[in-house]
Amino acid sequence: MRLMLDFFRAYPGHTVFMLVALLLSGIAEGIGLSTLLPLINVALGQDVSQAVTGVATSGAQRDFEQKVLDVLDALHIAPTLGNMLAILVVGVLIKSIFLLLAQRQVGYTAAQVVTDMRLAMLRAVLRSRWEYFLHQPVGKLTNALATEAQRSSTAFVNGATAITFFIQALVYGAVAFALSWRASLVAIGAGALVIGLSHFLVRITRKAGSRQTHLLGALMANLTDTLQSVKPLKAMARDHLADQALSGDTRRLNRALRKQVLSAAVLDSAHELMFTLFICLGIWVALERFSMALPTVMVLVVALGRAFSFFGKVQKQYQKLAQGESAYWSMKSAIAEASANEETLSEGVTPTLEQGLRFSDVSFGYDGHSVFRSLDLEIEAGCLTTLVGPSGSGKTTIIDLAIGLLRPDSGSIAIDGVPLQEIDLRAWRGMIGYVPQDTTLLHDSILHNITLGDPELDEAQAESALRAAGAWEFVERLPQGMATVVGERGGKLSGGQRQRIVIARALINRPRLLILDEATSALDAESEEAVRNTMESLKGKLTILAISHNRAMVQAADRVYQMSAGGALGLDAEARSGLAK
Ligand SMILES: Nc1ncnc2c1ncn2[C@@H]1O[C@H](COP(=O)(O)OP(=O)(O)OP(=O)(O)O)[C@@H](O)[C@H]1O
Repeated sequence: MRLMLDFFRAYPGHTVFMLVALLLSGIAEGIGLSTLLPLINVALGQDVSQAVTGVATSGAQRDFEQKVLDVLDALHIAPTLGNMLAILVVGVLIKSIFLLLAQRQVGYTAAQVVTDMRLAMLRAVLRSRWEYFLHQPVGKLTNALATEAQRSSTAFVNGATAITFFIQALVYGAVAFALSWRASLVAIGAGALVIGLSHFLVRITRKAGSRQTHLLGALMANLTDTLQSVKPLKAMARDHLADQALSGDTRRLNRALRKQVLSAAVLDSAHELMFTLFICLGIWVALERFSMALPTVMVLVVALGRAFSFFGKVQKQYQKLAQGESAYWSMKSAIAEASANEETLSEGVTPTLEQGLRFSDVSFGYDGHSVFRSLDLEIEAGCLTTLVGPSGSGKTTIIDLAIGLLRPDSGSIAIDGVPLQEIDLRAWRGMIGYVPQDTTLLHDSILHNITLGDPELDEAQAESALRAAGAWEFVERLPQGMATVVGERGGKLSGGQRQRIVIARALINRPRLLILDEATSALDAESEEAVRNTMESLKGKLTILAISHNRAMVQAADRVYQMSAGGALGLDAEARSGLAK
């Protein structure tokens, strides 16, 4: 129930509304129910006032029935069969209206819960530090957004339904108590025994639920990774290896599901059997041992039977809550963890980039493994600077440091002399056009892939960005032009075409710094020439930092830095001039 308290704290208004509606519905039901005993007496043809003084009628029953009659009298309602049936029906009607209101509120809150949790998770992950983000499997995030959020909301509905049933059980219990407190106490004891005996089934379900949460997270993470690399697996006939790994997870998940289903079914059957047993025993004791009046026993059986049934339902709903609860805690802790790793972006000086970006004596390593030490680098404003060097020498790392995604272990990175840690990073990144190595596109139109849905960008701007990226010619030839949908991850376009779309995306915002990370590797000679001409024409208007082994990019560069393997950086003048030729 810790989950319900958490929800109540998060949505106090919704909770008050729901609880008040539930209480009112319970009261309405109680009022309808309280007419049951006089109603049966009338139906059996007994004079109600005589039945009240009947031999086998106990003091409590007499009091109860007399109170009901007094209330009817005060309201000038004759205790006739028709009137009492009408009160019963009106009671149930009012109860149903309040119950409907309460359930509507529960439904709305549940929908709100899923939405809020999904948004909180998305925001927390998107705002987290890059190093943290890199360690998050995409499948885990997808699973949290799709499955865990939904399971959390279902757990909330189960908890709210348990409260509804609990209130109804209390109403029936209270009516039974007013009739015979002894019989009710015995029944409560019996009910508590049944619930206590079957609590181990709730524990089994809770464990199975936690296991499901864990296994689903792992399965989705594996699945996403596998699906992203399915082409080489199929090409090398190794898809069965992925199949084996995934089917292992799926089978473990199946075992957890079976445990959950079995414990739910056992709880159902056990409740029915034990409650029936206790009610039969109760009827026998009431009639044979205590010689109670039949109408009283009948009302007691209805009231206690319903109370039993509702308590059973409370436990069943609680069992379901226990099954989904782990998803809620898992998602909450993931949100808290991501929030604790949030980057501070919008504080500090707004950058200008009039002189350039300078790395001075910068050292950096991942998890204690040094990539480079004492790196000095100057990216002059308005110039094209190209980084070349062997794979793994740290070129992409330099770019990540320049963007502020990573922080140096020592040394300083400054924009126009202002250290990066004193810069408003959001403003800085707003000045950057970035073309990554991996040119995966969104499954949407070319236009959307360039504007990314920014309402301030129009088709004309997209066209000029496409022209600047040397992509207009092929886009124009497509049957639907910029409206062409590029397929899953841009799969309907060639690697070179995708690269040019991504370059256009980077150019459309008129960046002050354009970063190209191996952005021209998949271009043919003609497109490469087009991009080179673009770079030449952009030089002076904006600053360009490129990683490229491409001759054109090296030749067009104002300055080339040669990275050397082994972690150290050397600004090799000879190699630079050699490369530039
Ligand atoms: N997130 C990371 N965690 C740990 N190590 C990393 C991470 N990213 C990169 N590295 C390591 O840092 C080193 C430099 O990587 P980087 O990607 O900067 O090299 P690169 O010169 O851009 O390589 P390439 O030309 O192959 O893209 C490599 O040895 C790499 O294994």
